[in-house]
Amino acid sequence: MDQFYLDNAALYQNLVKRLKPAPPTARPAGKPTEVPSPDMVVSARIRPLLNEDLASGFPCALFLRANQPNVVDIHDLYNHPKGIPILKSFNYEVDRLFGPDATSQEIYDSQVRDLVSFSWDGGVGTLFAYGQTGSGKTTTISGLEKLVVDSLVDSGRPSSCKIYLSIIELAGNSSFDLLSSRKPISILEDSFGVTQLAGIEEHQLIQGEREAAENLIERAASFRRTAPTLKNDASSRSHSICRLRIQRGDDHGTGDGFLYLVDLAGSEAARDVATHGAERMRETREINISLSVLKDCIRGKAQADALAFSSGPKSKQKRPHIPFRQSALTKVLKHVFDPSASASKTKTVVIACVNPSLADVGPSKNTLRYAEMLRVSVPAAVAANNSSKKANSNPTMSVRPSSRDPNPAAASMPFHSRVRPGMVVSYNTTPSGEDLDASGAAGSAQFAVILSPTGTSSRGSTGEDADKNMPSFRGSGARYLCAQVVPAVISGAYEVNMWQQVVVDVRSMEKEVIMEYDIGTRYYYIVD
Ligand SMILES: Nc1ncnc2c1ncn2[C@@H]1O[C@H](COP(=O)(O)OP(=O)(O)OP(=O)(O)O)[C@@H](O)[C@H]1O
Repeated sequence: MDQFYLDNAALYQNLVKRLKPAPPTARPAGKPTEVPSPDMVVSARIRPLLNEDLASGFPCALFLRANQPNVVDIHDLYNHPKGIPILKSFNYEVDRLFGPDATSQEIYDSQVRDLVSFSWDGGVGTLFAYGQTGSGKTTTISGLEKLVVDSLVDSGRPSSCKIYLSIIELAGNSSFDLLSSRKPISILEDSFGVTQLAGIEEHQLIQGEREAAENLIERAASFRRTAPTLKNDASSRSHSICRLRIQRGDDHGTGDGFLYLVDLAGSEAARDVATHGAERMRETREINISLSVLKDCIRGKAQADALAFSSGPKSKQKRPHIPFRQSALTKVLKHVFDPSASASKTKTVVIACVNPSLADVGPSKNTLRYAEMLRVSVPAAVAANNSSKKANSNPTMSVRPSSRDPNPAAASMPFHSRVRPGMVVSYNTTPSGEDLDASGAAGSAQFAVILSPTGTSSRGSTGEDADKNMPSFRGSGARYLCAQVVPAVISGAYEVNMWQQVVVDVRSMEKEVIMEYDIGTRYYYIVD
């Protein structure tokens, strides 16, 4: 295909020159009462043609419109059966389009400045740069990271506000701390199914110390894992996640704000890795899967937010599924996607990066199509209502049904004195002391949901025979009939098996485990 484009480059340029200016495009508008979600902004940045692009002889294939600043035209060349190549034109619309002359400062002012203040107010702001290999994602994110840390350390906020920076790299299911010499920090689900980034270091940014903050960004960039590809010798085959946690001091009485700047791995086309082995193809497949899950999560989250703020009868509306547990990338971004992980509101900006060369016309179309798919419309009233709400005041956000005690005061009581039906507990199959089994082996932790007291204690006063056929624990104390909670087929998910019952001595119960029911997968998940 590359040779076809090169052979017909002059013809292509002539055909494009002869095109009449495109009439304004009537987009397939959603409902007239709907507007783009103010909390989900999709923009695109077209990088300039580089000297090497020009030297290779491929013309420019992307064109901005004078009359529609957010629409871009792509003209592609096709081999016609009659022998003369023909042009086919495509157009894409985003919320904000940045041309080849746009600077990082312009993008910061229009897309990122609001995210920073949103995070100062306790919200979770996220910026993703997405696009094919060599399209300018790293250039875009690294320019913005510097502007973000500069603005945070120059903010003149009181010293009670503390800012912490961490930057990780995610390659497949592994991750590395880019601020600790790329130290591996395994992403593991702990025994409660909660994603842990064990060992990650946070670096405090000090007010006024701009150079120190910028040095940290530089240090992380130098550790970024790279591998050569045809497209870009410094191609990123991994996602990098820069996280800023803003601790606003006790006097605010509200939670931390977060700002994530995510440089996504290049969405390479198969031809880019044609000369590479099976390992690189597997890597590419993994990247494409994680980007597809990310798309579903971004859309699902935007729709869930719109639903949470809409005034209609929520019970009749289908709650969107956010499959954030399906990839390591979205698991790490749990704060952003799990509606129950945080009471904070989220705002997301996506910058789709594109290379304007005709050589990349196929991947550019895919990138812009992906960008269009991320755009979510919400009822105009919801958008107006939403934008007037403060980041951290989200009392109407509906959460998934949870095993949490509805009485918040219960949390302050000792665990063993607040055991109640409906509580999920972890328990040890071998109670302490004399109850070790004959082999002396320690038991393993299991989960169960408490159904009711048995009416007996293990010292055995009444009705000891009633549960004689059930597995139970020896030793003294109250005992409860419980249903076992067992791992489901999806990693990190659990099912309650009502017919697999067990009698558990209260002394064998180790702690309360909070579980939520996910209507999308119909499984239970452990939350922090
Ligand atoms: N806005 C820009 N102005 C000038 N040069 C740019 C711009 N954006 C990107 N470039 C240049 O394009 C090349 C590719 O950019 P970059 O490394 O940022 O791409 P990428 O999408 O991050 O690639 P990969 O996925 O392989 O990491 C680099 O040489 C970079 O300097």
